[in-house]
Amino acid sequence: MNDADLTIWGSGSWGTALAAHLAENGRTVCLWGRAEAQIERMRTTGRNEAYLPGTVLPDGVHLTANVEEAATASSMWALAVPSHAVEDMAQTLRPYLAHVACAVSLAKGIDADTGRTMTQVMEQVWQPNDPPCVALSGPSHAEEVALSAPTTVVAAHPDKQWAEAVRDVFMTDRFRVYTNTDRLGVELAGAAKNVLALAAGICDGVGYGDNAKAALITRGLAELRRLGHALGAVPETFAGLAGIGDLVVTCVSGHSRNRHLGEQLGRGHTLDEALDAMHMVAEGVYTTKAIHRLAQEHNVDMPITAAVNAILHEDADPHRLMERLMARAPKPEVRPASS
Ligand SMILES: NC(=O)C1=CN([C@@H]2O[C@H](COP(=O)(O)OP(=O)(O)OC[C@H]3O[C@@H](n4cnc5c(N)ncnc54)[C@H](O)[C@@H]3O)[C@@H](O)[C@H]2O)C=CC1
Ligand SMILES: O=C(CO)COP(=O)(O)O
Repeated sequence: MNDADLTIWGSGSWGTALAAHLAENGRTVCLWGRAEAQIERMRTTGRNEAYLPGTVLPDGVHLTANVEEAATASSMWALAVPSHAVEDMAQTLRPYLAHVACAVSLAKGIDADTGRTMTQVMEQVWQPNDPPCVALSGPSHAEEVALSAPTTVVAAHPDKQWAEAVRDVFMTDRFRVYTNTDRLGVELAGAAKNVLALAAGICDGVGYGDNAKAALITRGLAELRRLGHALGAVPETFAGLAGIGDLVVTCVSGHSRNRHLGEQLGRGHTLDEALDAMHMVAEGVYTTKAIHRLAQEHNVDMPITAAVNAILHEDADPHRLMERLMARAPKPEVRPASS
């Protein structure tokens, strides 16, 4: 096969949901997974029971575990592996870069060691070939996209023609794609909302209630805007789909793995226990440290992120941290983004 509209790298819940939805809407999609046995099971059953139970894969989804076959299947690649696997995946794809006209980052995370966004990671590995790397993000739980429930996202690249090229491949009657030239803001927002979703889950697990959750979402957005300002993102991006949109859905949804993991921590389970009970990725666990470090390096006040970091990595007690957050010095609600 070499005439697919799109190759999706990663056959977890997000890669599978997008492949199924797009194929249902007339696209031909090559879906690559690293485990031959899992791909074979998907071929036989027509489903991905491990990551997206119940969804039937339409005929337009071509399944493969062969890298060369997937790389040459189309000229648009979308990386749907977790953020900690993006650098390795990009390395694996280097020999095939002549085939790609445009790449899409679907992962929502920040590189834990370097603080780079996922498109920065891809661009660094792929230079000097430099295929344009577009970020696609927004409130989009795989389980709902697979059911073709109405969903809106944003495709972001500094050159709007590449954001539009991605929009044109991904947009359907039920999957609406906006464009934005602030790729950095879109990626920061997509990553940081996972940290705040952990906080929302902890809040649920402890039983603090809806007022506290609304406060976490609102003040979480404020600290995300401050980080974005320090790093050069556009403030309006955080009021958009990748910002408040994804923050709301991830903090309240029963589908969110990050919120769920936070809830387990709030109920008193250790991080290891909570992770052992999940087979899907909860990006916030890796991203919290990276965002906390970025905040320190750029002197940005991010008290909620700092509290989540302390719960995850310093075994801090959520009650004590909540008391500390509430007892901080009084402040005006609206401050200049730089303070
Ligand atoms: N599930 C969702 O609703 C959405 C997820 N995302 C993002 O998409 C990314 C992927 O998430 P999911 O598909 O949900 O995760 P998942 O946990 O459901 O699946 C991850 C997939 O990546 C594969 N994988 C793991 N390490 C790999 C490696 N080193 N090389 C190749 N493949 C590897 C796994 O085998 C699995 O197929 C994450 O960054 C997530 O934040 C974005 C939007 C929605
Ligand atoms: O990004 C998502 C929804 O937009 C998925 O969130 P979780 O990874 O927390 O399930």
